[in-house]
Amino acid sequence: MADGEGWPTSTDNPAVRRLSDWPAEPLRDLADEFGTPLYALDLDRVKANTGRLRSAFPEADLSYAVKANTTRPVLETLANRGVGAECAAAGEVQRSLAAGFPPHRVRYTAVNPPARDLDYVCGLDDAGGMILTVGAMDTLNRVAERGFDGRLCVRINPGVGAGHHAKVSTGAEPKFGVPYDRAATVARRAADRGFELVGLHAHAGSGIAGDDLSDHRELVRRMGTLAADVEDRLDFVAVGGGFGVPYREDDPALDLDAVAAATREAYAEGWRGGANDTAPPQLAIEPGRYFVADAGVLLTTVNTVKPTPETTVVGVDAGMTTLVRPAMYGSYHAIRGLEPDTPRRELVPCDVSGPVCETADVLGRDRSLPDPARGDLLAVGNAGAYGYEMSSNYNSRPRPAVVAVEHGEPRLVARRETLADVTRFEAEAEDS
Ligand SMILES: Cc1ncc(COP(=O)(O)O)c(C=O)c1O
Ligand SMILES: N[C@@H](CCCC[NH3+])C(=O)O
Repeated sequence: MADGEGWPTSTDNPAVRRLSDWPAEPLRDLADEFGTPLYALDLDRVKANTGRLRSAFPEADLSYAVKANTTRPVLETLANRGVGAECAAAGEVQRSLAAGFPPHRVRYTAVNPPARDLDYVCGLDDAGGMILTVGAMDTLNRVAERGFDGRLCVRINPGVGAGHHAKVSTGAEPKFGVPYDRAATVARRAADRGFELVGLHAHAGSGIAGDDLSDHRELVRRMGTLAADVEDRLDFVAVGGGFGVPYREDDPALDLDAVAAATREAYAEGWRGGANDTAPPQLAIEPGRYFVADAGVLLTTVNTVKPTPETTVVGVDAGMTTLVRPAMYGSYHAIRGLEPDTPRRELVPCDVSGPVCETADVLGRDRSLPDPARGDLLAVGNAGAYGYEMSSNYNSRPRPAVVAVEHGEPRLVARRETLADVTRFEAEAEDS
C-alpha cells in the first residue's frame, strides 16, 4: 500500500467511521499479507478520535482507559499526544509506563486489587506522581501497609449506573467504590492519615448513548456536590468514560458536544449546590472505547457454507475466542463482505458462526450477506475496542494477529499465536 493511499485520512474527521466507510482493497491486502483472523487498527483514526475528544472537552484532563486496547502502538500514539493512562491492573500500569506515559499521567484504579498488583504499584521506584485510586477503606489500609506515599484518589459508588448492558453498568454495583454517603468521610480520613488526596473518581458504566444522558448527568452532579463537601483542595474530579459508539450501520453517532455540555452543566450544578463560590477542581474524563472502537476491524475468512432450513450458516475462522462481545453481551457488530464482486452477488440471510464448541459462538445472526462462498473475506466492524483485548485461548485456539496501519503503512504489532504458544505456560511433568 502506498503512503496515504486507500485509507480515510486523519484530516477527514467525521464523528463516526462505519464499517461501510473502510476501503475494501487495503483490507484485502492486509489479509493476504498477514492471514486471518486478523485485527487491523488504523492509528490515524485513533488520532482523529483523540482530536474530537479534546475539542469537545477542552477544559478536561483527558485519559485513556487502557483496558479497551493495550497494543503498544495505540498506547504510544496516545502517550505522545499527552493523554493520560487510566489502568485497571498492574499489567496495564507496566504496559503504559513501557509505552512512554510519564508516571504522573498514570492512574491505577484498584478494584479488589490482588496483593501482587499492590506490591508492584507501591514498589515502583520510578512511580513519581502516579495516582492510586482506592474504592474501599480496606484497600486504603493495604496501601498504607505498603508505605505508599504517592498521590491518592478515592473511587466513589455514585449510586447511578448506565451502559449498553447490565454486565457493564458499574455505577450502582456495590463492588465498585465507596458508597456515596460515606465518601466524604473516607476522603477526609485518607487526608487525615497523611495521604496526598488529589482526586475523586466515579464511572457510570460503558456504552452511554446520547439519547438518554440523565444517569450520566446525575452522576456528574453528585460528584460536583461531593467535591464541594470534601474540605481538602482536590486537583480533579474524574467522571469516568463510557461514551458509546454506533455499532449498527444506521445507529446515530454520539453527539460528543452534547455530552460535554451536559457534563459541564451538571458539574457546575453539583458544585454550586454545595454553596461554594470558588472554582471547582478540574474535570477529568477517561474514555476507552471512544478512542479505538471504530479504528479497528476484524478480518475473517469463510471456511464453510451450509444451507439449512432456517438460515445459511457461514462458518468463519474467527469466533468467540477472537471477539467475545457478541457471545458475552449479545453485542451487535456489523459484518461486511470484502470480495471485489460482492456488489453483484445476491444477498442471502446468514448466521456468521465461529469454530468454537458453544452455541453462543455466533458473530452475527440474521445477517444479509452477498451470497457467501468458501474463501471469502469478511470484515467485522468496531473491533478496535475490547476485541483482541478480550480474546482467549479457549478450545486451545491460538490468538489472532494484530496489525497497525499508520499513514497507510502496515506493521505487525502482535504475531499470530501458534499451537506451540497455546501450551507454553504448562509446567513440565515432573520426572518420576
Ligand atoms: C473505571 C473505568 N473507567 C473507564 C472505563 C472505560 O469505559 P469505556 O471504554 O466504555 O469508555 C471503564 C470501563 O467501563 C472503567 O471501568
Ligand atoms: N468490555 C466491555 C466494556 C468495558 C467494561 C469495563 N468496565 C465491552 O466490551 O463492552
